[in-house]
Amino acid sequence: MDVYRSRSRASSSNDAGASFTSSADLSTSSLELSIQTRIFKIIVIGDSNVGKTCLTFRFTGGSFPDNTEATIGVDFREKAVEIEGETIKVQVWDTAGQERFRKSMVEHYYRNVHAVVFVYDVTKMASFRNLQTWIEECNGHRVSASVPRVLVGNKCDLVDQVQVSRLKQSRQPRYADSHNMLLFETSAKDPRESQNVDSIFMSLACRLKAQKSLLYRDVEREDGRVRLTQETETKSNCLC
Ligand SMILES: Nc1nc2c(ncn2[C@@H]2O[C@H](COP(=O)(O)OP(=O)(O)OP(=O)(O)O)[C@@H](O)[C@H]2O)c(=O)[nH]1
Ligand SMILES: [Mg+2]
Repeated sequence: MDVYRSRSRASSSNDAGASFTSSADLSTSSLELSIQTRIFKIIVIGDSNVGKTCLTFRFTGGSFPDNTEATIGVDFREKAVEIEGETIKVQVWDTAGQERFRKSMVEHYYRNVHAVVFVYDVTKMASFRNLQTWIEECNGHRVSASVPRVLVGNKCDLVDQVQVSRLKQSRQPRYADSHNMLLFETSAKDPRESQNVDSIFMSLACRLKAQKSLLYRDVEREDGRVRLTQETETKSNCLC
């Protein structure tokens, strides 16, 4: 079933994600649109090199980046999605896995977060074991138990190198269950998996949309290292 239909549009956004022309041109309708758009902040957490940047790039940009470097601080990507007639901005925080590139930013990652994506690399057992540390860090920052969390095993295209057994074969479904998380296994690289990558973020957006209590608020900018790199729009028939 074709659940997600994507279309890109040229972004004339500023860093805060709102479209501006000159102040004289700013119509009432664009102001209303900007005020009414809900923004869901989703952070992507996990060891360095597990593919957090590639996954967020795949979701927001629809492709696999040719080259990536270790993320410093955070990269900030955004995608507008339409769920049951409402346009929602999914603001993805692609965090740094390396301690030296993240330590000054950790407080900002968790502040007002709406959902958390924990990523491991299916070809690196250590990255699966380290999930416990990432979950403890998250819990240590007073992230409410009501904030949805999902687990993502990435790099499933490297079938000959898998160290963390695939779904239904081993303990990670139980691990996900025990932490009350959905588990996704996917590949940021394999284009055939792109709908699965979308599902990670869309399932969270659907759950968040259902939480009527979320406040409308503007894009959060923490400091100069936070930057908007993408804005596309996806239409969806939400199945959640
Ligand atoms: N084969 C394969 N390689 C991947 C996949 N996702 C990412 N990679 C590769 O893994 C390496 C690390 O990817 P990144 O997305 O930069 O990793 P990261 O988790 O953002 O790393 P930090 O920014 O240091 O935390 C890169 O060489 C990617 O090309 C995937 O699904 N399959
Ligand atoms: Mg990165």
